[in-house]
Amino acid sequence: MLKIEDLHLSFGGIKALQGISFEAQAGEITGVIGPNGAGKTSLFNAISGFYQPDRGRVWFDGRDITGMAPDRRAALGIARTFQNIALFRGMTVLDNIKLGGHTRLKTGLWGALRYFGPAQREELEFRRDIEERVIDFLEIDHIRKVPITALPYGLQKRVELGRALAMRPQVLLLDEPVAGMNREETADMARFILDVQERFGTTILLVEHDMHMVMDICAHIVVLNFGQQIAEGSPQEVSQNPAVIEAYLGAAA
Ligand SMILES: Nc1ncnc2c1ncn2[C@@H]1O[C@H](COP(=O)(O)OP(=O)(O)OP(=O)(O)O)[C@@H](O)[C@H]1O
Repeated sequence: MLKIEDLHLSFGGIKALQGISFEAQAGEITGVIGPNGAGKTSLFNAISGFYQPDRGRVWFDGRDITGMAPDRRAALGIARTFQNIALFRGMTVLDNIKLGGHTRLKTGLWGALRYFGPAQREELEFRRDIEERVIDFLEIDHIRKVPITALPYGLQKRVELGRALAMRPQVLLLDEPVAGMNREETADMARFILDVQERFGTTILLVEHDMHMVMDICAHIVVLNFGQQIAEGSPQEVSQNPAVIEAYLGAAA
């Protein structure tokens, strides 16, 4: 579904990615882990098109998307969330989620807002879809009219997931979805991520520092350290890999 082939990316003298290659299988949750500065966010940025790699390719559904602009990748079905929440803070939950979905409407945002003919029909279907597939699914009906600023952090992260889901993604890139969350919020988010995978069959790529969560919900894990891919395999294989243990112990020392 999503294939990363020999990706290299550097910033001046810093080699952020040095030959990363792996495949995220369709309908599976693939975890990307590694100590701080390992290159995880750089990898996400190269996949979503915010950074252009120096070398290597990104394939989506058999198609080379390496040179494609971020908005075209989003329209193809690659959605993401950000490490630091990137919502419109003064706007309501519902408006933020609808903005996410408009990237996929044929008539576009302005056409849809004009309420004419096909645009009107599409807008009605769109609203129904958002209600059922995002608002009900994520259990956020009670906060739909609330501005983002008035929400606790855990719910803001859930709304960000909702905005990505509104795009009907085939591939969902989640950058630290439970960072800064308490235990209960983390458990809720893990459940929603699993539900997304089960109900919609979405292919999910997850960057996360919470090792319990990664081990719990990922089928496959890729480990980065200083821009290099040091291991890949099942949660059990990766957690027993000496290079991985050393990278984490080294980082903690
Ligand atoms: N825009 C940039 N300009 C310069 N250097 C960058 C840029 N983005 C990342 N880097 C550098 O690339 C390396 C990898 O950073 P990256 O943010 O991808 O790591 P990470 O694994 O996501 O880290 P963390 O877990 O702390 O978020 C780091 O040395 C970082 O300082």
